[in-house]
Amino acid sequence: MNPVSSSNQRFNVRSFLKQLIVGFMTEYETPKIVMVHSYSITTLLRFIQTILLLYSLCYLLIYRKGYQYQDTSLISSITIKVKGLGYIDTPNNDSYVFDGTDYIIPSSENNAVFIMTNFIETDQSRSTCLESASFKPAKCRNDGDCQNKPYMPDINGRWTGRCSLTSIIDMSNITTNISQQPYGLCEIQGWCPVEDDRKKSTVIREIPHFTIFIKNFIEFPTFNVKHKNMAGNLKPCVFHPKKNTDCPIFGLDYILEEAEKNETERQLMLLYGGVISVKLDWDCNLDRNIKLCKPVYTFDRLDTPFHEERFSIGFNFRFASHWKDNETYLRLLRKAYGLRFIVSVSGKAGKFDFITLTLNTGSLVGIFGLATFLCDYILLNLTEKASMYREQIFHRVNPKETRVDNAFELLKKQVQDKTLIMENPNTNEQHMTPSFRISEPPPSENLSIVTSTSFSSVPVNQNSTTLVHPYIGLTNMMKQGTK
Ligand SMILES: Nc1ncnc2c1ncn2[C@@H]1O[C@H](COP(=O)(O)OP(=O)(O)OP(=O)(O)O)[C@@H](O)[C@H]1O
Repeated sequence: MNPVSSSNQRFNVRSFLKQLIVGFMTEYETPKIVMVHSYSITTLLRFIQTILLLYSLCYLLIYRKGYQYQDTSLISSITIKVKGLGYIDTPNNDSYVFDGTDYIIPSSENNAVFIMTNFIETDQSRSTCLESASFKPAKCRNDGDCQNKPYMPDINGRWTGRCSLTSIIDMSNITTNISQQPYGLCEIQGWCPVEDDRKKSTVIREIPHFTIFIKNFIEFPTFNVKHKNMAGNLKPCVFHPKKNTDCPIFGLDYILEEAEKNETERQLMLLYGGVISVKLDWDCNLDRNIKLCKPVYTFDRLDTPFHEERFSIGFNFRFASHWKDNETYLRLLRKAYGLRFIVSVSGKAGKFDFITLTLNTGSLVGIFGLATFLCDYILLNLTEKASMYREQIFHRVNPKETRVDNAFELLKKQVQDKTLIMENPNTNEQHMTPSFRISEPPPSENLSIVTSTSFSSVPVNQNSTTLVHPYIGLTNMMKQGTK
């Protein structure tokens, strides 16, 4: 091996750094652009570009307000007030009136309201009485059946151990096949008489004509903006989806229809109760007047429809009011069925922000590049002349086997530009751009290109040597035979 060449193949840090810095300061890099004259691929490219442009501009930038900084943090306060008079018919052809204080239980809740629509009322005192006939474990034929009974969650009082056959009632639904004899009922000690939920229900009338006022104050802390869901000069009104969208007072019939489309289910909701979610969704454009920002109201039924649910239907609970009369403790027990409204508020606000616009524009330019990516894929894989396009676009560079003609092209250019420095590997003498000829076409056999940045010489053929010079870079090749 040539001694000069072997010594130059050692990695020289200084020369490497020098080359790096010189390269950095003097070499400008720019991508190569390949122009393809193809009607079909150009049409496809323009088509995709148009779609992407419309999507980016119209949808992302304008519709989704890509020019705004948006924030969803929201502070909200809700007040709910229900108004309306309901009534029930009494057995003696009279009627009892119910106002808000009667049917709203409790009188105030956080972000929710319960309206009692139906109830079972029982006047009770502390004494002994028969267990409910609808409670199957209460059936008995003698006192023995009522003694040593285990604890049961549904029991209305403590067992006294006595069986009462005196008040035999129609127990056909609980009579077993073992005996056709009717049963009596075990006696209990507790609040008497016990509640009988087979009683005729007492649905409060006129409920669909009640109105609900939903008062909502909000604040977007990021932008320090406060707002409410009541327009400036609000007069007594009722919300209408087309005629009066500013009014925050809703008819209960409208809410029920929005939440449940089936008429039968709506009637059953009044009978057995139900849960309705009320959502207020704010989307405020703070580049416009805040007064133009209004919430969108949506009403949904949360409980399971009655035709689907078997185990527990509707919504109900019990409550009682207690008092004492002549040393007797008394209470009015009510099992209340009704509609529970749960109100939730969400929203976002957006304001023009230059940084957001800049960032989003950058992303949109990136999306635009998708068109070229897709067309490149089609051009290089799916067209007839795909291999020809590939050859033009991809230049394979292998450090060991570089195309000879490319190297010679480079060499010729350097000779023309007088930037070539030649070196004699035997003497280490350097010659600045000498006048010499390069034989064309270059002999391809035995020819290899050295990409090392160190001084080296590689035999080309018998009379030639390839030189690589550190100041010029990777592939400065010359034929020594031409010197
Ligand atoms: N559910 C509702 N249906 C119809 N109007 C309502 C309802 N709730 C409140 N309003 C009316 O809206 C207005 C504002 O109500 P707000 O509760 O702020 O005032 P208010 O004077 O305390 O109301 P009120 O004493 O009548 O309950 C009042 O005129 C009130 O009567």
